[in-house]
Amino acid sequence: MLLDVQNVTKTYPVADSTRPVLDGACLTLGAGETLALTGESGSGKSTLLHLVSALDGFDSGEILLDGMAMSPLSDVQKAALRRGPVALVFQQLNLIPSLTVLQNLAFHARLGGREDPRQIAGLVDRLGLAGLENRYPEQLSGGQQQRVAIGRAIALRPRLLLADEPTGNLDETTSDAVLDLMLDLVRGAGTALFLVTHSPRIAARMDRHLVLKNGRIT
Ligand SMILES: Nc1ncnc2c1ncn2[C@@H]1O[C@H](COP(=O)(O)OP(=O)(O)OP(=O)(O)O)[C@@H](O)[C@H]1O
Repeated sequence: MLLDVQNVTKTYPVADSTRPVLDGACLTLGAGETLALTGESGSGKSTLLHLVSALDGFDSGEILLDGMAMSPLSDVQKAALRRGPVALVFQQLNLIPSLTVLQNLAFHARLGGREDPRQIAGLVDRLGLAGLENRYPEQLSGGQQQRVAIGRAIALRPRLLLADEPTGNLDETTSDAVLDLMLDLVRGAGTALFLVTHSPRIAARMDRHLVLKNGRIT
């Protein structure tokens, strides 16, 4: 099992609410599998992705990645996780404005010591970014920026790609094209995909579809 979320509870420290956002959430994801998580706005989907990417801690339960428990990891180990086995694509793309397309694609992989210029050249082609390598993010369309963000994550050669509404700000046609590409890349690389979406259409494209409700996953 690549990812094993066991009975995870998470409450944010807010004065007027003690109801946990996650209240015994469980899910498993196998290597190379694709999974969609849907649920009402505010149900805790992004929270769960943040916990799985070790960007935030949980109150009880455990999250295992390849059998390794995440809660005992130090901050340094958690950061290393996000430069290696786990990669993220969020709606806020966080491309680096002062770096070109090519530099953005290589940046995280280089930090993680996993930069491979041949792989990056291949990604530029697969992502339809040929000819745009030396542009800066502000000189790209939304769909092109999204493809750079996906390429940057794939360049890490992660075992698990976490995506939070990765096509949320794109029109339907562009969104479909970007999703096709992402599925193609993860399936080709044997990478598992855990995708949060509001779109039943997108959820139906994944191997499995789970729903988060009242802090639990069904
Ligand atoms: N840092 C925080 N501090 C306090 N409360 C928070 C924090 N982050 C999220 N919440 C609350 O936790 C709940 C779950 O938020 P989350 O963003 O995980 O939901 P979501 O299902 O991803 O929603 P959406 O579909 O609207 O993006 C919401 O009620 C939100 O207000």
